[in-house]
Amino acid sequence: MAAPSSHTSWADVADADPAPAPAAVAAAVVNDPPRPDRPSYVPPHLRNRSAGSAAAPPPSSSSSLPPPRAAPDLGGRPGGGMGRVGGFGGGGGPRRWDREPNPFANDEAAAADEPEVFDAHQNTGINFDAYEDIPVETSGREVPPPVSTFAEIDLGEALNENIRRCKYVRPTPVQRYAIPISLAGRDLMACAQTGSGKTAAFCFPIVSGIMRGPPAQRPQRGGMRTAYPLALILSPTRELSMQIHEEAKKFSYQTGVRVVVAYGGAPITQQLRELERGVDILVATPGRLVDLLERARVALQSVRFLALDEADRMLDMGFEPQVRRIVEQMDMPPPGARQTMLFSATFPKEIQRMASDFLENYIFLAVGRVGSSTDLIAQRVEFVQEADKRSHLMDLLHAQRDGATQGKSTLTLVFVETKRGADSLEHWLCMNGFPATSIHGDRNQQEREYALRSFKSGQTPILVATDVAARGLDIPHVAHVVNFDLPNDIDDYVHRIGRTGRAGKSGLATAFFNENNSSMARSLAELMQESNQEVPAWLSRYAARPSYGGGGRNRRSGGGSSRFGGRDFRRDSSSGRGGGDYYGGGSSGGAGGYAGSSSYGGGGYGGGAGAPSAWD
Ligand SMILES: Nc1ncnc2c1ncn2[C@@H]1O[C@H](COP(=O)(O)OP(=O)(O)OP(=O)(O)O)[C@@H](O)[C@H]1O
Repeated sequence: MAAPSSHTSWADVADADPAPAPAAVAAAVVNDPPRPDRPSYVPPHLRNRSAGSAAAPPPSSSSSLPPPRAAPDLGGRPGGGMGRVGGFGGGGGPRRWDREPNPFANDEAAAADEPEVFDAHQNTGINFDAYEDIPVETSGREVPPPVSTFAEIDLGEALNENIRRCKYVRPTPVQRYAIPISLAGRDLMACAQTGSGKTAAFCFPIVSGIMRGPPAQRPQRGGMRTAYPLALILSPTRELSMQIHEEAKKFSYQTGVRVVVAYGGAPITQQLRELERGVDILVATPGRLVDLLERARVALQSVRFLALDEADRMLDMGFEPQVRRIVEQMDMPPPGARQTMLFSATFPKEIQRMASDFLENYIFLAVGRVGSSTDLIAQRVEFVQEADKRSHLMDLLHAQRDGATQGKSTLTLVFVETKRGADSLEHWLCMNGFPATSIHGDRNQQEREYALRSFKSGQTPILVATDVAARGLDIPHVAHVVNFDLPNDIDDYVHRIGRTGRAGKSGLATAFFNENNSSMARSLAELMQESNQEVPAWLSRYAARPSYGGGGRNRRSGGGSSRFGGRDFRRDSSSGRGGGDYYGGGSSGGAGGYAGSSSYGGGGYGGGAGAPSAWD
């Protein structure tokens, strides 16, 4: 599909400020003529003060939650929250967030359109009851207790208002545990199912912490053009960074906390302009951030919160050097002086060990067995020879089309191994009457963004993707994920199928399996069994063959049932080196039950810098 040429990125469009009100322009002409569109930066601790207030809030301690600031009167706006009266860029003028584009506007428009576009039988409603029985395991010293409702957590009125705008009625399990842990100032390594609300779990404490935190200390010696974010959120792909940015903007709406995104493939000048206007939370991909650090346009010495989304991916061979550089070799405060949160749906033990360098006295949180996470997703595996894959896919798509409610779309995400394979399958589908688009690392950023938009809107209801779309993307109405080519790693399979069945909704995942995937047989059969899925007899036979039992990159290999996406490696008595399986063991409590040996760490972990990777 051709990309439109009208804009460079969604972020550009979403961030475009509306024209300032005439009165504001007039004031700007008198007081600060040269830059009407660049208000001077006011740090968060000053934004919430009323004009007459001089006292800074008390600094937060690392172990206790500081009291919330009193919400000032915001001119009768109910639930006005943490905003301050006037004072932005000069007393009495409009507050910066009076001009803030409403980040919920698109949601409302989409919701209004939805019944027309999408099949109402697919993915309807949020069903968090599906998560009620999910086992949770925490380890570490003095774990703060979980909460059951948002009301029990004191996040501040402005953020609470945004939670209501998001229509989040109650916290998901990972949020119930992770938010109190983070608000208590503790470092956290959290492993929870795909689609279970991890983004909010790390964003809420960050937004709240910035709103309540001590005055920002932003040194000026780096130059006026250097940005000093208070929080850094790193994620592995451009699209995921954009998505986190969009979410974080919603959570920060009218709090005065400013969120900026920086990712590769998009013009850096626009991102620099945004940074110059001030940043509290910077969402970034590692490559672009290193670039900004080298240009001294960003400095990390004021960072109080560091979050790594898809943390296991961020610390694998592909990203680890860049992430270490950012976290350990620049000017970021060390563990203990900052708060660090690592999140993923999967957390191999080897990666946990590496990640522990970034953390101090941390709590490990595992929410949900892998099985639980995927119970919502009906998994099918079909034996399909390479040569038959296209016709088989065609049969599936025809059946899906026939089954769909009249005139309504469902979205289908098809994963393939290579970029060339993605292009070729997209072309073939289009030629055969199935509107498709594709996303992979060889498409330019405009094309990637256009493809994703076109898919989300249902205009091209089939998206052919490499693993670049496997993690984190939250696309409503994905009813079916097809693993046209299976990945070589069961964790990648977990992330891929997690693009459907999100937020307690149901989904379907179909995998094409043949001899080429035999090394996945055992881990796939085990995962399906744990997820209460029917394992075909032929797959069980493959899995039983000794030579197919978890070679390659199947990091989950080994015995045991009721697995989490990861278990605290510190609980493993043999955690020193080598040792037992990373997962295994019971679904709660005890540290026993580690069996088998892991094959992870033997080299060849997907996505390495020099590997023929489908990633960016
Ligand atoms: N408390 C809540 N109530 C209702 N919906 C929620 C809640 N928390 C999050 N959601 C919604 O659930 C969906 C999934 O959330 P999110 O993308 O954060 O999942 P995730 O755990 O990060 O998934 P992944 O592992 O794939 O990255 C989003 O659409 C989000 O808006």
